[in-house]
Amino acid sequence: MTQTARSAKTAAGEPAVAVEGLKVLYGERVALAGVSFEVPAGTCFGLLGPNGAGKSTTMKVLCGLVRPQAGWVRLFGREVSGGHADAGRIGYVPQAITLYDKLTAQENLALFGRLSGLRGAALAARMETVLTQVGLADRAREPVARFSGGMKRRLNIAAALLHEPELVIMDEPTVGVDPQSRYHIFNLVREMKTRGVTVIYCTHYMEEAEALCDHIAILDHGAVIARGPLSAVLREHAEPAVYLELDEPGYPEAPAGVTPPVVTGASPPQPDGDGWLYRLTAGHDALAVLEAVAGACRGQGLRVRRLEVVRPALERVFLKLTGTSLRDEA
Ligand SMILES: Nc1ncnc2c1ncn2[C@@H]1O[C@H](COP(=O)(O)OP(=O)(O)OP(=O)(O)O)[C@@H](O)[C@H]1O
Repeated sequence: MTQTARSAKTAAGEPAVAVEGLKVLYGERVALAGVSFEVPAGTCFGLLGPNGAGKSTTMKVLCGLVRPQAGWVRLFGREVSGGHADAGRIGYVPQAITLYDKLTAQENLALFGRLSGLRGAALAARMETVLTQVGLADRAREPVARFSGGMKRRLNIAAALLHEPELVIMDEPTVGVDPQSRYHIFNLVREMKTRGVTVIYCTHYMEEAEALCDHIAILDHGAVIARGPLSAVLREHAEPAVYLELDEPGYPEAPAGVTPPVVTGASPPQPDGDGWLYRLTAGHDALAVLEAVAGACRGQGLRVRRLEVVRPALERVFLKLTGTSLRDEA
């Protein structure tokens, strides 16, 4: 059955994943304290949070490996519980590389493929497809022991894609990889989306979530503290500011002599990169501040190289919401 045909089984408008009020305790420890979110079909969903926030536990519940004490999970419109039959529609890319070093890439895939019930020509065809998808077709006969970290990661992903899952759950898939492999993994996620595959992408790298994810949920201490379309979360939690870069002789190497103007509606400009950032004071509009900065620069005869309204990156929002204290003890 093709991917498109299988995805079509999820009713129009029905999210690929719906999670409501999930509670998981490990003994006395509360891992999930009532987690709810939805993942629209064919999108990439970022599951974000500091160490110990509950991301892995959430993924394990989705894969049927942990049974929640309360709450429910609906996959492709059907409610499921621990050890559920729909696990075959899920591809799980674990954080730890789970490959046999002494076996070749092909032998590893054959092993995982058989575990998913694939055999003979169908298995061979799928192996060829996934090896091509992850850019390892020409290394298929080499033992994994000879592979770089990035190649192992990509093969780990290939193993999860063999049975054509409709939902792919990726746990930190780019840890320890070079920029080329990361680029390849990003393209693979984007390509999966175009085929209607839903991706849950768990990462500590906020720039990855910004580059790939349509929707996100930020977990902390087992609870969802922000969720929704990425753009909406940024709009809600990342206040705009105005960024100014000047084009003066000697700048930015010797910026001491150059003073950016102070304007109404923003706190005094703070150095930021090669320029300055104006944070808005309550009730002021970014565009009005931008115009005030432009006017003041003109009035002072300062040449402007860059002047724009900017929004803080997701990283700043994440730290604002989850705090900056270390989570090593979790
Ligand atoms: N098997 C277990 N037994 C007891 N406590 C556990 C177990 N697994 C997880 N925990 C605890 O449950 C909480 C949530 O853990 P979880 O692994 O889901 O978080 P996480 O967000 O995936 O963290 P990380 O980013 O470090 O992987 C943590 O406090 C963790 O210590």
